[in-house]
Amino acid sequence: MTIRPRVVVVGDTGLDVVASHRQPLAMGGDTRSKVRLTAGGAGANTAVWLARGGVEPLLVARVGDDSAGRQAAAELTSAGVRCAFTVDPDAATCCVVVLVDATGQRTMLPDRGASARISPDDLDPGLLDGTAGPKPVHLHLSGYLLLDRTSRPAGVAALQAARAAGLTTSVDPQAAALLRAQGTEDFLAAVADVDLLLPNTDELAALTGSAEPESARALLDHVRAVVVTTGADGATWIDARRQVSVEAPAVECVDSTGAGDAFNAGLLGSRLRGADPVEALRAGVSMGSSAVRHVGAQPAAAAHAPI
Ligand SMILES: Nc1ncnc2c1ncn2[C@@H]1O[C@H](COP(=O)(O)OP(=O)(O)OP(=O)(O)O)[C@@H](O)[C@H]1O
Ligand SMILES: O=C(O)C(=O)C[C@H](O)[C@H](O)CO
Repeated sequence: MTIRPRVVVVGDTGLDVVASHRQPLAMGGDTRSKVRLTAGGAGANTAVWLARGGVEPLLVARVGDDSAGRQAAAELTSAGVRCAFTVDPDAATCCVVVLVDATGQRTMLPDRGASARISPDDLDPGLLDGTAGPKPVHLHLSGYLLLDRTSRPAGVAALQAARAAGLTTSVDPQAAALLRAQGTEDFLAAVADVDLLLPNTDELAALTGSAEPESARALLDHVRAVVVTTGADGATWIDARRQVSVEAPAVECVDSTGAGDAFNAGLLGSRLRGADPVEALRAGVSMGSSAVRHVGAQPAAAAHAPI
């Protein structure tokens, strides 16, 4: 029988308005686009791909009392994600406008809304230590949580509770611009003792001063292992004993939104089932490259073969 590891994800959930345009943007004028409304949010994306990858995910998040929050929850539930949501009457559900160019690269205009107001009280510690439901083995944080001052206390409290309950942990820093704007000190203090840090090259450069995967070695004073995603090139795992890389398959990149979230889910699911780093990287690039072949962060998961 396949083991389905239980993972708690704390992070953003909401809707993405994805506008794919073949021509450069005509600022001040019109640019014809294909526009799709899809479920999104980095935490929710990871949870959906985890469910596709044979994991039982529980997503802890905050939404507004609005149709976007209800739609996000309905889509997550039908994708196999359990939701532990706090409904905030004073904020709108996270909504992100995503502009996707002819090469599939995306620019995001995020309004985190209720997601930025998540508080330590939104996470019942019983969900981590097994007193309020089945005990999970792992906690994953989507890093906006640690980078935005309003949501950082929730992220820090979740990591502390996970450590106390004996869970392994992972963090995706998620936003290089925020890291550069506020410096790395608070972020690195928050991730002390995290098992896996999952930056892309831009986030790595913001943390170490270099986008070269080798530079992640400097982070091993803070975390046990670093996995650097390198877009179309694949990903590299670095810990005290090894540095191994796996190439991504060549695919047509239609929309890169959520590729990192899908990668994280593939890597974590595989690792939590006992895979070694190379096998886990392969599972990560498999999901990451599936994600870029479709418009939207979550719809692509349904097209990926389930585990
Ligand atoms: N053009 C591509 N072709 C194939 N695979 C890709 C491509 N872009 C991304 N991927 C896959 O997705 C993974 C994550 O991509 P990337 O390094 O761009 O993460 P990211 O910047 O966090 O993504 P995003 O922020 O868009 O979610 C890569 O390791 C790779 O497996
Ligand atoms: O592309 C990314 O970096 C993402 O993590 C995806 C977005 O955060 C998410 O879908 C926006 O709501």
